[in-house]
Amino acid sequence: MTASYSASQPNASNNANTFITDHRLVDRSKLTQMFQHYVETKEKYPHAVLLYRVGDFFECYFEDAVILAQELELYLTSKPVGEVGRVSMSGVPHHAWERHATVLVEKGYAVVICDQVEDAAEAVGRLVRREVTRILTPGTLLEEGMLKASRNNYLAAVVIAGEHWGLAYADISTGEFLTTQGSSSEHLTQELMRLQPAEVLVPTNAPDLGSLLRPGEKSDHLPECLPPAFCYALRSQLPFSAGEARSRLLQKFKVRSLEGLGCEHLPLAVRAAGGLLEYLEDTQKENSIPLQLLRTYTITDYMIVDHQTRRNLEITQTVRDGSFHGSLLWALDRTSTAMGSRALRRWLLQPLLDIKGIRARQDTIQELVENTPLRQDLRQLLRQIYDLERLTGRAGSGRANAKDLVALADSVSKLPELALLVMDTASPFLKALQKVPPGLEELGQKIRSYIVESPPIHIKEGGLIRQGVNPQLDARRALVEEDQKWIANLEVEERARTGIQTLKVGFNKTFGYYISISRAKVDQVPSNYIRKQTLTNEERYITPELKEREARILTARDDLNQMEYEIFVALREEVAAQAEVIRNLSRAVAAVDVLCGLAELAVYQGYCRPEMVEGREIYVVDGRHPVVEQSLPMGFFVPNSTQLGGMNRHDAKDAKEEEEERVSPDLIILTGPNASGKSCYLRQVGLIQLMAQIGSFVPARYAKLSVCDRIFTRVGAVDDLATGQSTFMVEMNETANILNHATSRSLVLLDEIGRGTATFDGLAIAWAVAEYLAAEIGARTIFATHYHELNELASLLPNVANYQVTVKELPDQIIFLHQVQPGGADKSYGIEAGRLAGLPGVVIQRAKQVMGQIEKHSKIAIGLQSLESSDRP
Ligand SMILES: Nc1ncnc2c1ncn2[C@@H]1O[C@H](COP(=O)(O)OP(=O)(O)OP(=O)(O)O)[C@@H](O)[C@H]1O
Repeated sequence: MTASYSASQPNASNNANTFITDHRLVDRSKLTQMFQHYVETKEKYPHAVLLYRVGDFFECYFEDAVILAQELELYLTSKPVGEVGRVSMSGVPHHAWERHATVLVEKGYAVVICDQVEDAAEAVGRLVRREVTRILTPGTLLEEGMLKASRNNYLAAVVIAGEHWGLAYADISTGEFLTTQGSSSEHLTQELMRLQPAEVLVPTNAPDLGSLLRPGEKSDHLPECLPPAFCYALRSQLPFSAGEARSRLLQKFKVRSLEGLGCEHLPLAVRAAGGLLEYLEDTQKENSIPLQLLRTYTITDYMIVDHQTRRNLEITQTVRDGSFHGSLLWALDRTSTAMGSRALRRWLLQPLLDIKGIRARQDTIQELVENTPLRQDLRQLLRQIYDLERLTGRAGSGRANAKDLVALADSVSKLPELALLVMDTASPFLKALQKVPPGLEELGQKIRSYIVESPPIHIKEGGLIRQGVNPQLDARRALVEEDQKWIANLEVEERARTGIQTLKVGFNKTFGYYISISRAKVDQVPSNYIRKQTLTNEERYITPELKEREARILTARDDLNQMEYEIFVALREEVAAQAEVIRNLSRAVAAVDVLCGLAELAVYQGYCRPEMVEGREIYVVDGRHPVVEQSLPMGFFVPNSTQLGGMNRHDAKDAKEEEEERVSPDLIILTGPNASGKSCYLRQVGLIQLMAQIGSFVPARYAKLSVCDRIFTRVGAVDDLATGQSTFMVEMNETANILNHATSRSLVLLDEIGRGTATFDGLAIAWAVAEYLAAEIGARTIFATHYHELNELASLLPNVANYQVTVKELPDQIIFLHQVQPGGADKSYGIEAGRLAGLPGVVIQRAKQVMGQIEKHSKIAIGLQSLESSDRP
């Protein structure tokens, strides 16, 4: 039985009524020789799309042709393949394979490139030699055009054992390689969500090992805690076993124990890292990937920025349309290099918990804020540095071209200038740039002296290496030049010899050099001319001497190209040998770039250095929302202050011990009309805290902040259609997560709770949640709500206070002042808003009547108060 594509199908060829679309269904013995090789190759990579080079095209057959045609909207046609009939076929021009493969990989496919590895002309009477030269999977990309400059492309590997897990990840384009281990599946999910890996390796016993599950695709073999949003590669268990993984790591990093890498006693972390390495060996073929030394980290060393918070605080993209513009990263990114831009993203998603680390970054920003010439000179130089991390990665894996090496050399040549600039600086971040190993400078100079000013992209076609680099190369070139000169003179000489003034010497790809004579003059052609081609108006001739020179030029040119290629490859290997040194410096450059950018931002946006203190205080004077502020005209944003969790210590009057006196609440109930600015204020506090913990200055006149272990957010109501959960259930799940994980050192931002259910249920839940946060957990919390009844809590609990966003009421309009002030709003303006929106007068009138009745008879607050006192012993 053969599957077939009929001509009436949208992509099917008109001239092929049926063709085979499954390579497993053909009788191989009846295939042509090339197709036998194709099917053999395909069998080795059954789960990837195989792009097979045939002449000027990369072609796909059978099922891959259908995928290619559908995913790239290409024409699906067919090809006869010996006795079995026609098979489906689709293809792309060979020079455009990268562009097309990028689309496939972005869509979650693995792509295998099987290229011709010899000149078709050499394969006389036999099949051209073809080999798999590259396997592309979403997590193993290196090609410049396939990667986003401003973000890392992570390949991750997970090993799960009960509640415990190991996670390793690497960006093979930059060489980062890290591993960790943890014991709560929630943490694993959060860590994966932070990394947003392009591909995740999972060891399984699945029958279809090697297959790649595209985002959203389900498999019984995938552990439940893994978020469905990623690509998962199902791998065999063996390379993830403790023994195999360990010995692979020892071998790769040439160490005797894993102690130095920090993971000797973390078996799951080791297993994940070993499995990841094996995958790289498997997919990268002979090109070894220059990974940095494996680093072990602990997720609890950093603030967890969970998925909810990342989304609600719009850290890397906006909630509305997922765009970068309007996100916190957009507002903060003043970096000058791609490396810096990537580093800033990493910092934002991994804020620090360690005050010392935060202060070290702040010190550097301060130094750069205060020293304007230094900051400007640094930024000026940084702008001239290309993506050294990725350029080095391409050099190390043998994929850099001559342009890459020139860019690398240009960038390396800026490093000594950077070193000079930071000579007298105090910050360790800046000092890290002070020493550029002399070998690196020399390497940069060597590349510049070897490779021509603007080299071609192709490295096998010559034109790369300068004159004077290699005497043999120069001697060969001189010979070719002599022959070329002889040919160039030939036209003049032959015109003189034959007396034919219209005689021309030309060249074309089929015949090589020739002498062309117009038809009218053919009787004057000398006897040593041999006719080669007849055209309408001219005859074309060759001479034995011309052919001899031509043959010499062509062979010499091939030799020259080969020599240039070899010189280039040797140079590239020299770069690869310095990969670690270059990357260490690149990391330092990236960090300085981030800090310079943050300093620039601080200066131009008027940010202040927050004083980082022990304890639980959050004290911000005239804080601003960093993104909204930048989106409004200058001076339009109304600053607001915040005070939470502050305690004063002083000596007790009658005892030796210290007493603590509360100076600010733990929980703020924030009320105010719609659109007054509650959400904005809430987010502003979260963003200021987050910025402070990456070491940045903050948008405020003054700030004194303690470190938060985590920022929790519950903002807005979003239906989670993907999981089929209602608005209310999503809200309850998120709230439950907060109540179960928040501590007194957390910052909790709640924007409305309980709106998705009946008013009294909603109010009851909101009340109980606020009370639990204030009384039981003592988390610093801002709770924005339209339930004014919650203001009663302040009279019941000492650590709760009421704030409101004020408005000015005029006869026929409300003016939003956006000012947050102490006190609860006594009015919700909901009916007013309805009137302004154009609800009929009678409806408004009636609403006011109903409202009056409800207010008169409501006993909710009083009831809760008496319940409270009767409950307590
Ligand atoms: N401090 C401020 N200064 C200037 N404009 C502000 C300020 N705060 C908020 N705004 C503007 O007011 C608009 C409404 O703010 P926001 O969404 O925070 O209101 P809200 O009180 O949360 O409304 P709702 O209760 O309907 O959710 C925002 O789009 C913002 O542009």
